[in-house]
Amino acid sequence: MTVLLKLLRLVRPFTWWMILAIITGFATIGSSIGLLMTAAWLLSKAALHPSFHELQIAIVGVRFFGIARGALRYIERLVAHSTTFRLLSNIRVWFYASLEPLAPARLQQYKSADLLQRIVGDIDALENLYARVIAPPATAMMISGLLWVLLGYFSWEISLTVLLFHGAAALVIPLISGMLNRGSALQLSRTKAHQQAATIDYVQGMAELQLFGQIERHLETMRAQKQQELNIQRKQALVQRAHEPLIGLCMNAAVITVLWKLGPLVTSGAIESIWTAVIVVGIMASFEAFLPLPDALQHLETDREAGKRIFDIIDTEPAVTTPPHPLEFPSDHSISFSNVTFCYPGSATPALRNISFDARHGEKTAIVGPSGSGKSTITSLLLRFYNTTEGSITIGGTGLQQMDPDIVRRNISIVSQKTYLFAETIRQNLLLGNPQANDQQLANALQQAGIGAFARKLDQWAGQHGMQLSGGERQRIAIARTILQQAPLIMLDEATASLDTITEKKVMEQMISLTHNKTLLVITHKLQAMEQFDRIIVLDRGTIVEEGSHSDLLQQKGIYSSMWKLQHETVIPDIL
Ligand SMILES: Nc1ncnc2c1ncn2[C@@H]1O[C@H](COP(=O)(O)OP(=O)(O)OP(=O)(O)O)[C@@H](O)[C@H]1O
Repeated sequence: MTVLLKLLRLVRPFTWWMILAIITGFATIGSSIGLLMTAAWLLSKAALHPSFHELQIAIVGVRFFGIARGALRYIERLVAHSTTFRLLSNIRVWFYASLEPLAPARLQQYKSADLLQRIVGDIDALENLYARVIAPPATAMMISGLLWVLLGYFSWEISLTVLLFHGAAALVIPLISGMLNRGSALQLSRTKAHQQAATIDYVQGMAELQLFGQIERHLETMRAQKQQELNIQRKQALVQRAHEPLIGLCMNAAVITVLWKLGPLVTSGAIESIWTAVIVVGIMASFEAFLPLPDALQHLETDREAGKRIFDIIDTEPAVTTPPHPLEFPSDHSISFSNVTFCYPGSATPALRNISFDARHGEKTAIVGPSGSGKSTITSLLLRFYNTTEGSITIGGTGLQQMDPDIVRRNISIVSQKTYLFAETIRQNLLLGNPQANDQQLANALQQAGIGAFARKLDQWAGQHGMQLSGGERQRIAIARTILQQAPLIMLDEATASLDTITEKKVMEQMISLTHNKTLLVITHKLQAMEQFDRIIVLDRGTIVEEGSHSDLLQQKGIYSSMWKLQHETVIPDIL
C-alpha cells in the first residue's frame, strides 16, 4: 500500500470532523464571494438611481454575508484546529502503541537521535496533513463548482473559461512549484535528523569532546548542517514566494479573458451591463480558495516523506509476537533451556550454541563466564526480546513462545548492568516496582538493598539518567525497585558490578536470603558468595563448559577454578 493510502487510513476516524471543517471553509470563502458580488451589484444598481425599495434585498445580503464571513471564519478555524490536534494526538498514540512490540530487538538498528526525529519531528510534520494537504483542494473544488453554477446562469462559455483558469491555478502552478522543489522535503528531513543526532552527541558527549579537544570540530559540523538546512529552506521559500503572484496572474488572466468574452454578450443584450462588475469580482474572490494549493503540494511531499519514515519502523515485523491463544504463566517457576542456539539478527556467529541447563523452582543459579561469552544473551532470550534460533526455553514446562511476552516480563524482575533511572525523585523511581507501596515498604526495600539512608531522601531528585547518584547508589535503587516488584522470578545481570567488593558481597548475600523461595538467576563475572548458589553454569564463547556446585567446580580445576583463584587468591585492588 502506498504511503499516502496508509496516511489516509490514519485520518479516517476523523472523516466527519474533516467534512465539517471543509464545509465551513467552503462557506467562509462562499460568503466572501457572496459579499463582493452583492456589493458589486448594489453599487452598479445604485449608479442607475433606482428606488430604495429595489436595493433593500441587496443591502440585507451585504449585511448577511459580511457577518457570516466573520462568524464562519471563526468556526472554520475552531473546527480545523480541533480536527488537527485530535488527529495528531491519535497518530501519536497509535505510533507509540505500534512501537512498543518492536523494542528492543528491532529498534536497535536506529540511532536514538534518528528515532527521536521520527517520533517528534515526523509526527509533527503530519500536523499539516489535514489543514494544508486535504482541506485546501477539497475547498477549492467546491468553490470552483459554485462559480461554475453561478456563472453558468449567465453563460456556459464564461463558466468554462473560469473553470480552465481554476484548473491552471489548481494544477499547473503547484506542479511547476513541485518540480522546482523536488526532493527538498527529503533533504530537509535528513538534514534535520543529522542535526538532531549531532546535538544529542554534543550534549551527551560534551565531557569526551572537551577531553579530546574536539568541541570546535563538532561545532563546525553542526554549523555546516545548519547552513545546509538554511540553504534548503531558502530554496523552498524562493519558490513559495512566487505562488501568490502566480495565482494573481492567473486571476487577472481569467478576468481579462472573461471581460473580452463578456463584451459582445453585453452589447448584444444577452447579459445586462449591471452584471459585469458582479461577475468580475465573483471571479476575483474565488481565487482566494486557490492560494494555498501550491503549498499543499509541498506539504504533501513533506508528509509523504514523514509518513515513509514512520511506516519504515512500524511496518517492521516484531522479533517476537503474542500467540493467538497464549497459555497462562505457570505456578512452577523452573527455567529450562534445551539445545538453545541463538544468532543476533544480521550476525553470522551464534552468541549461544546448543546450550541446555535447568534452574529449578526456588533454586539459586549463577551463570558465570568471561566477557562476551553470552551471559546477557540468556537474559534477553528469557525476557523474550528475541526468539531462539534453535531449541526451546520453558518456564514450568510451558514454552516461552506459547505465553504472552508482556505476562512473562511482568513475572520476571531484572536488575541489569544498564539500569535506567528516570529524571524523577527517588520515590517515583521506586514506585515503578510497586505503585501502591507506602513509605514504610519503600524504606524496607532500600534497607534490604543496602541504602537504608535514602529512606530520608525519598523526595530527592535522581537527576537526568540518575546522574545525581553514584553508580553504586543507582544500582542499589534498582535492586530496591526489584525487591518491591515481588515477582516470582528474579534475574540479576551484573547488577552488583559497580559496587565495591565488600558491598557487593553484602548485597548479593542479602538478595539470596530475600529471594528465599524464589527462582534466582544471577549473571556475573565477579565470583561473589558463590558457595550459596545451588548451581553454577560456566559459559565460554557461547557454550556451557562447566556446570555444578561451587565445590564441585573448584575440584574440576577448569575455567571456574582459574577464575576463582584469580579473583580470590591474588590480591587485585578493586580499582583494577
Ligand atoms: N544486540 C546485539 N547484536 C549483535 N550481537 C550482539 C548483540 N549483543 C551482544 N552481541 C554479541 O553476542 C555475544 C555475547 O554477548 P553478551 O552480551 O551476551 O555477552 P556477556 O557474556 O554478557 O558479556 P559481558 O560480560 O561483557 O556483558 C558477543 O559476541 C556480542 O558481541
